Amino acid sequence: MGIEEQTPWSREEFEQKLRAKEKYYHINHPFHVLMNTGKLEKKAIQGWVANRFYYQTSIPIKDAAIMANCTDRDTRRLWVQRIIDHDGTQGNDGGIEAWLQLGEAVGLSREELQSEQHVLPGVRFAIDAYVNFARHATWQEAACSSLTELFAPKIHQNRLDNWPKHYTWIEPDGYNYFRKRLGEARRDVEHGLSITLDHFRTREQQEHALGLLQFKLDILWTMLDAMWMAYIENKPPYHCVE
Ligand SMILES: O=C(O)c1cc(C(=O)O)c2c(n1)C(=O)C(=O)c1cc(C(=O)O)[nH]c1-2
Repeated sequence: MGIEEQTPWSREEFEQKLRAKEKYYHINHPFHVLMNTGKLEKKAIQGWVANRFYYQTSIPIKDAAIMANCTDRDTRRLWVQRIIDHDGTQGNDGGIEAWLQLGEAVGLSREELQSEQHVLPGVRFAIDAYVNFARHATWQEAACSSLTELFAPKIHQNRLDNWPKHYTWIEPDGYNYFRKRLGEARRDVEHGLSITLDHFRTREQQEHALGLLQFKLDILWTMLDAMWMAYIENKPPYHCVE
């Protein structure tokens, strides 16, 4: 029987299938496991923070691309909050500023992060793939791909619980970003999930949605693969070139 003829999953089953993708989340990547168990050198933590800054600055561009493709005013009214969360607004500095403070807390200047000098090509390509995908996909597809955030509150909480114990050299006011995201990610996911469950109705569409979520998981995993090579294996690009 072709996939298009199969019975659609119920809303609950479909949500369960999406949630079952958690095992592929980057919380399980060996780089992340080392990071969370206090086994990374300062240089590797700094590398992660500097590379992730490119993700932080790309997310609002990605969300603006989704907004640009979105014909539904009610969705845009909610989605615009994501851009504000990162870029900030009057009286609220936003996530990018909080990430710059995380950079300072690990010993990297703002200029160093903003210069993108530490961003590895593999990390850049992975993140650019996400932004480009959002430019060309439908807004519902792009919303679905953001659902890795289903698994994000746990990863942020783990950092809040474990980093201060393991990395006493990190200034505690660097942790505001992670604290901020706990609530924001939960709210984002509620919205992204309702779009996804409403929009992908046939079994074929539901399978397609699982593929979109996997694509985003691949992006996050691939970023850490590049960081593993650079900061664990000490083999950044061209390391063998004289
Ligand atoms: O630190 C993390 O592990 C992590 C993961 C993710 C994610 O799962 O995509 C996001 C974030 N953080 C995050 O801070 C964030 O603002 C964010 C936005 C999005 C998205 O796809 O729209 N993912 C994530």
